[in-house]
Amino acid sequence: MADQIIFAIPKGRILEEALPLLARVGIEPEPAFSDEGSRALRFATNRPEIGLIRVRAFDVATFVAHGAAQLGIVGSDVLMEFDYSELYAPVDLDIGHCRLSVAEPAAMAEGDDPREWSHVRVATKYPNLTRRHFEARGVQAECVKLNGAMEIAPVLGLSSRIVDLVSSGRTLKENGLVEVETVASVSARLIVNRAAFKTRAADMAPLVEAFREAVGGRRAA
Ligand SMILES: Nc1ncnc2c1ncn2[C@@H]1O[C@H](COP(=O)(O)OP(=O)(O)OP(=O)(O)O)[C@@H](O)[C@H]1O
Ligand SMILES: O=P(O)(O)OC[C@H]1O[C@H](OP(=O)(O)OP(=O)(O)O)[C@H](O)[C@@H]1O
Repeated sequence: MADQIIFAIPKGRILEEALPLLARVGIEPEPAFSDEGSRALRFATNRPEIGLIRVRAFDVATFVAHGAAQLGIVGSDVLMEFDYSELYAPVDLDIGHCRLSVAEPAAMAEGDDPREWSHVRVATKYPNLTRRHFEARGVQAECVKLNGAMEIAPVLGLSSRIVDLVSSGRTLKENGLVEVETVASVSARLIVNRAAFKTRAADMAPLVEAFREAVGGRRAA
């Protein structure tokens, strides 16, 4: 369908939790969507007017901000990093819970007081968010951008600290790191392209409302 609503879903961790939520809203993807072996990127659903695309978590925001997709599901970490004005994030979906934290080697943390920092060198996937966080408390942050495996950076001397997502804390622990400061709490949000929300209100508003009802009326903070 030429004027199908395109809904962007992230491939990684959020996907598993997003599927039951989509079902509660009445969107059933074609079987290939959940098949990790499938190389397709665009999928049909039980609703001919809605198509799904499966893209990388950070790219969900880019597709929706540019209007290439009209709706998406994305972590609030990604929204905070990019701060796209074209995106409206009306519903906190109550999935993908974790936090963005500053961590450092356990031995370093023993004698360290974050209140005394004036300059830090940090490996992170979130350089904008990290700089803003430190700037707000008068600390200059020099960021080394990585796309994953941040936890290995300190032991190899790439940076003394990292800013990364933590949920169980297992990844930090297994790499000899400890959390020293929380930057933000994270959960996944429904995002909508603002222009599409205006021009296609009759299609989009009921969908947003259906998600809000499916998560028990939670509005994004
Ligand atoms: N440990 C976690 N617990 C809960 N949610 C998480 C966790 N890690 C990441 N998330 C959420 O899931 C989103 C995608 O994370 P994931 O780790 O799947 O991405 P990724 O593998 O780095 O993505 P990509 O391969 O696309 O770069 C994050 O933006 C965040 O909102
Ligand atoms: O506190 P934990 O429960 O150990 O979770 C934290 C890990 O989860 C995320 O990575 P993920 O496993 O999604 O893989 P990635 O390295 O590909 O981002 C994050 O980047 C941490 O490495």
